Amino acid sequence: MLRWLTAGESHGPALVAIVEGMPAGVRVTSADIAEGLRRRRLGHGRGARMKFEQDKVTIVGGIRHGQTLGGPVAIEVGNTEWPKWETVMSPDPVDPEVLAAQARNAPLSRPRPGHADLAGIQKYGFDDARPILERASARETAARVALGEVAKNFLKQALGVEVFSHVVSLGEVEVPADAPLPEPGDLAAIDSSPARCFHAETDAAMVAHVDELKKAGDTIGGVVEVLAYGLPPGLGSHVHWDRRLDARLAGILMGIQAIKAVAVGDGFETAKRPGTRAHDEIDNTPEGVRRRTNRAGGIEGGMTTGEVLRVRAAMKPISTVPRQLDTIDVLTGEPAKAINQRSDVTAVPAAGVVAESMVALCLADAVLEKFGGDHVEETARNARAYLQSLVVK
Ligand SMILES: Cc1cc2nc3c(=O)[nH]c(=O)nc-3n(C[C@H](O)[C@H](O)[C@H](O)COP(=O)(O)O)c2cc1C
Ligand SMILES: C=C(O[C@@H]1CC(C(=O)O)=C[C@@H](OP(=O)(O)O)[C@H]1O)C(=O)O
Repeated sequence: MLRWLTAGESHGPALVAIVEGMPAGVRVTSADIAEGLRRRRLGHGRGARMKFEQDKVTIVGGIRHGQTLGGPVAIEVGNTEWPKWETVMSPDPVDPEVLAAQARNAPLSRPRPGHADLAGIQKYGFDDARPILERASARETAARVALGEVAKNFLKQALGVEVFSHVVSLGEVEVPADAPLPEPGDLAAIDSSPARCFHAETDAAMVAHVDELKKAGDTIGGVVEVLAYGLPPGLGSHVHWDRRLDARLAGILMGIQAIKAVAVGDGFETAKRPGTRAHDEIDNTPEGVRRRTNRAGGIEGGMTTGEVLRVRAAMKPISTVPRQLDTIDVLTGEPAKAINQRSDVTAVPAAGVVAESMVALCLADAVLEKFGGDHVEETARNARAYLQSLVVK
């Protein structure tokens, strides 16, 4: 079983992430993690902070000479913006006069509709959104992506599984339904497309749409799709609700900031179709048992089918809308305009990279549950033996 946690605030000194339960022998370096973090910064429409802040990776524990040791893996991602925020975010007491002077300059008492500000102020008993937004902020996803890189390396080295994502819609601009599905070899092309959309024409339309909204002082959401190639049949289980892999994937994807819906395979589209056009008919081929289509997205009965895993996550528009939305000032109760600070116009391409990491962690957990292994080679051996012993191949 994998357990993992993150800590740290958006403008604190660093984010920290720990994953426990990763087998020994997984090859992973700081450079691999830095590459994942670089990819999380990709995408047209992100705000100013992405340009000047760096992610500073330090492996703190669990890895020696480029290989996991079997103990908890701990990673620090430093916020290079920290010196500017040291007074605002210092963990130690700060001179009250300095704090009062700062609060006069920037009171965060006008909660943004759609962000965690108001519900957090109410729940935690503050009159300022700062202590809420610091942890609600998706800066935290840098820590998750760091862990996701470890999980991806494990999946690849144990089973040859490849997990990646692409953007399938941005606002109302959508990839055509019959567009070909990208394969692992297409990842470089996806990452070099400004909207991380595999379909070039749609990518260009997405970029134009973001520019249009930016000009209008607005923001936008969209949908990402995560694909996993090379999974064996039988991860997850039908026997109990919390062992179903689809349920676990939905939960982990919904845990990403601003994700408001998840679909497995054709998802909501499937609900509109008759059964004759909704399911994937089965053939016995010279290469083994195959489904003719993959509308189910690689999961039936809460278990992987051995087809490509395909899950989608829908992200709402960024809630820090430059054309400020109506709110109240929590200090006075009077109508006000919501806090407006630098922000992303859209972060859908980045959310795809975060979603990859979440899916990788979920799949790594399911692989370890099925095959175990204290060393990655043991996991690989057990998986090979299982595949060889399948009654129906
Ligand atoms: C990669 C990424 C970047 C984000 N960037 C911003 C941003 O710049 N401004 C903003 O208001 N929200 C941003 N968000 C969304 C907020 O973090 C999110 O809406 C907020 O935490 C409230 O959570 P909820 O939307 O799930 O209710 C981002 C989300 C992700 C995944
Ligand atoms: C810093 C990151 O994303 C941040 C997520 C975020 C939010 O409200 O979620 C708000 C913005 O932060 P700031 O207000 O400081 O510019 C984003 O830049 C990041 O992804 O590394």
